[in-house]
Amino acid sequence: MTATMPAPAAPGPDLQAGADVVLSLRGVAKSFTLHLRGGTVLPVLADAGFDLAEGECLLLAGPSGAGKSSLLKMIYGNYRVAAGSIRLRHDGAMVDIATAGPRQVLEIRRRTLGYVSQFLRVIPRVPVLDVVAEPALAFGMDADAAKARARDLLRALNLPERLWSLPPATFSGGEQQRVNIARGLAAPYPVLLLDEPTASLDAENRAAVVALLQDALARGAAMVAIVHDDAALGGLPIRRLDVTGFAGGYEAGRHESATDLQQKRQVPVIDRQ
Ligand SMILES: Nc1ncnc2c1ncn2[C@@H]1O[C@H](COP(=O)(O)OP(=O)(O)OP(=O)(O)O)[C@@H](O)[C@H]1O
Repeated sequence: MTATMPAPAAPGPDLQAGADVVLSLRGVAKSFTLHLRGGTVLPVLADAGFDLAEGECLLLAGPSGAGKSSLLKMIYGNYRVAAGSIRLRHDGAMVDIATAGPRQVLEIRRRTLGYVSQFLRVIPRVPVLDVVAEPALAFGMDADAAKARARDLLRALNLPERLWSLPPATFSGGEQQRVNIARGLAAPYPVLLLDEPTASLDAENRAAVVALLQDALARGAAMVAIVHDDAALGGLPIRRLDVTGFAGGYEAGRHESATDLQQKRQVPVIDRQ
């Protein structure tokens, strides 16, 4: 089912008055059902929520296992949402990713929502330049503009030109990560999800990524980012959201223990996970 909803009537708790909301999460919960472990339910997130405005960068902070990557994957539509809504502005309307159909999710990914995952996953034998230009083409840029954009990004990220015609499968970790970032930034998506975009990079290349993210913010893109070292995004204006308590509540919200959650969910949740 596809649910298209009107824009939220009131801004969320964290948002500056008058800001233009592009992403709004309310009451988002996630648990995994471990089918190979007798259907054990692993609660991960409860009652997660925030609002994100145009040109804003939200940093998801918190300990390992708190559910930060799972939250990004739910926003991207990779993980099913157990409860709550994830409303994203797409084509001028707020669409709930939690209930959107697969075709709509693909359309949202093509034109509205970019995702830089931790690892590059590409089709074998496709050269770097095409890997990077592909999302720009899918977005609707013409072939020359898409290639030009790909070259600009690869140059900005210091990827040597001699590598541009090669498939990235054998590249170093840092080279693959830069290809991944270039690919994620090739199209002018209004919303970007970044999972450890600078994890394998040296200081010079981290600075190059930050400069590109700064450009994206300046054109009005909104971002949700996960980084383990805050300094990795040094220089970017960020708003920090501590997700330490997600498994036991959210921000100033109520706190539930993992056991409380498990007791509430007596019916196992079947996930596409
Ligand atoms: N597909 C899955 N199936 C089962 N459990 C999962 C799955 N994905 C994540 N989890 C569990 O959910 C919890 C949260 O994982 P997640 O990767 O979202 O945490 P994180 O905060 O991003 O951690 P890190 O900072 O270490 O990357 C972990 O306990 C993890 O084992």
